[in-house]
Amino acid sequence: MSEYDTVWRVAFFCETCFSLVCLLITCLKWSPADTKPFPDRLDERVHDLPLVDMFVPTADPVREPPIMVVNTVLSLLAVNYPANKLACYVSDDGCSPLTYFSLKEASKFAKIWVPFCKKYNIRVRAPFRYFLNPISDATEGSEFSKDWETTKREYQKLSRKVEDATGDSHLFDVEDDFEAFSNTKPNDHSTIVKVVWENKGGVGDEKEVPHIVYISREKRPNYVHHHKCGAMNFLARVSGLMTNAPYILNVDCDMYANDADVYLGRGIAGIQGPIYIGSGCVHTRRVMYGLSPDDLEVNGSLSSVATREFLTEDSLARRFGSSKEMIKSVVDAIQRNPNPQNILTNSIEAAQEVGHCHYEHQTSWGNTIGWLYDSVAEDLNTSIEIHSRGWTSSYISPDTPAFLGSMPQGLPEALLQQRRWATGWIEILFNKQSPLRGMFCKKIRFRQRLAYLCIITCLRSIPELIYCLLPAYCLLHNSALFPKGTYLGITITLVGMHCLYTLWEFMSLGYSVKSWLVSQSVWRIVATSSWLFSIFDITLKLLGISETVFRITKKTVPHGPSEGEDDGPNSDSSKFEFDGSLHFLPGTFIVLVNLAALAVFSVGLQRSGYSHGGGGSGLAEACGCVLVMMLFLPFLIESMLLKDEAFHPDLLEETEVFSPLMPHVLSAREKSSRKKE
Ligand SMILES: O=c1ccn([C@@H]2O[C@H](COP(=O)(O)OP(=O)(O)O[C@H]3O[C@H](CO)[C@@H](O)[C@H](O)[C@H]3O)[C@@H](O)[C@H]2O)c(=O)[nH]1
Ligand SMILES: [Mn+2]
Repeated sequence: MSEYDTVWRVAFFCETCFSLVCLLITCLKWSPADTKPFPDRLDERVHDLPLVDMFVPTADPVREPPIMVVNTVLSLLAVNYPANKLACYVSDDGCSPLTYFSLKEASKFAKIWVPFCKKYNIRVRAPFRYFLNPISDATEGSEFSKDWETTKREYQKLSRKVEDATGDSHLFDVEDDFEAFSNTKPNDHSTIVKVVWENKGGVGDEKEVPHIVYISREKRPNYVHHHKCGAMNFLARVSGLMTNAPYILNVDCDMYANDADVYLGRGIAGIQGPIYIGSGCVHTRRVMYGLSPDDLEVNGSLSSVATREFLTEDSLARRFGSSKEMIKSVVDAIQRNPNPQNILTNSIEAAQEVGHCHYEHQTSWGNTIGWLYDSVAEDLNTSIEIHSRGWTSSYISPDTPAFLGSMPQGLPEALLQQRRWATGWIEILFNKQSPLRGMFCKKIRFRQRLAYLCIITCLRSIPELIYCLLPAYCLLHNSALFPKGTYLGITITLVGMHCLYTLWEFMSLGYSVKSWLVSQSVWRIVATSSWLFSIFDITLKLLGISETVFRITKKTVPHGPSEGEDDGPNSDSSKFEFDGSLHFLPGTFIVLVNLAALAVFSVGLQRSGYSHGGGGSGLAEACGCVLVMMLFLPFLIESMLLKDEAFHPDLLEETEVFSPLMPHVLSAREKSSRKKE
């Protein structure tokens, strides 16, 4: 087989992979549905509004600053919804007294914040976001401006208290309330359940603040705790014991409710995309408890067959664990029994019981009920299971986004997040929910299944990597990658049309040409690093060498208006930051190889007399190399020009193996070591 054949076969393999992905994505985009809410119709039935339990998970007071968690909670407490129908549960996997302290302080501030928001119909109800903008001059001297000043001052006090407490952990030693936290470690402690604020219906401001509950499940070094997924299941159990709302809303601690009418306007049908992706979603408790549409009569009550199957004591204990109180709450939820007005503190003992790390042992939690455990991307995993049971979901995308949040800051964090997602997706591809298995069975529709199959996108990393190196390989081996003459013209036209189409798609969403260019770069970088490393992670898992882990992304709270802009179409998404992580290794390798190939080509050192059927390499292959270099431009700039110290010298140590390719890389290294001195 000649070199020419090999190159073309490899290219054909890559093209086949890309075509498959393109086909799947086309299927996903084919007939988009548009759901319209009619909030005015809901207003008349305000007394029928159901209870909603809101879950906010947090895991690490350093990577997730408590003031951010507090803002998430405050934004949820202040939405336009009857306060006595809401309960906010904060799960703290970090078992941090600081988080608990912040929540207690926030509950005091909530008594000012919630009435203020409702009185003046404030749109954005996360205080950090609201106070980024100055008050307008027109309102000077008015009652509103006085209230605004007072509320802002109180919020600043709250921020300062949280900040001071961050630096001074002794603060907590003096109060009895913090005793539960003494001698605890994030991965070694008993269950802690604290009712921070209970809405007893009182009068005035007190009536307006929904319940706030702090929980932290038991952790022991030898028990797997299943990260966010385990936290969600614990949240489901504790809220079941306390308020047992038929609807559950999950908002991660790095997001906030951006629209005051988030429930009244849009929530009831479920703010759930066709595929459930993490935060900002409403679920029904009965669905999370494993019911399928077949178990229900037309009026929504449980069928007699399902009653026999579900509601025997034996079956309940096997599925939901041994707690009697828990079983009672499950029966109530499944039968839609009205909730008696519970006193929350009465359920603390039962809540502690369901937080034991062995509570789920040999039950169905994480297996067929609740959030499912066999993938670090628990959202997508659980989503497939729900759709497979025959449920449908709806996606509501209002003009004012219902929830906003922060993206990981900087490329290293973003790459880490992409790697975790991709690892989770590959896990799904091979677990029992896999969309590959039983393509036509279960209750999931064919196109829905195809949509889920998009998770194979991350396997594209291998053909992407090959394609980034192929033009350089051809240049170095003097073999042709592209056809010549008319066929080259056709190839260029097709590629050009595809580029124009994606550019049009981008611009029609309000993004600029520059962000289109940046996105082309970013996705090549993500594919050749995060996705590639995720394949590596899975291989290690399959070989039994290591387990996949949930690395929490580091969050930052914006402090100034410019930083505070939401990650919308106009934000500056063109900044790249580098550090010494291994994630930058493939990109740097690609750049160096392409640079070497171009250098060899330009000085005419290619292997001569090596041209086969398709002829030798030429300008087209060189242009291919230039294109790859342009896509990896940030790597080129960072590695060649050593723009600033942000490019960690460690990375150069790691790239040393490739240095012989490039004499001037060596000189760059010398420069860097001189800088170090
Ligand atoms: O052991 C853990 C780890 C994480 N979390 C919480 O999980 C949420 C998501 O973690 P984050 O680091 O922000 O990850 P993201 O990649 O931003 O999360 C997205 O991707 C996850 C799947 O990988 C989904 O679970 C999330 O809902 C979705 O927003 C945060 O509130 C964390 O506090 C825990 O409660 N316990
Ligand atoms: Mn997040």
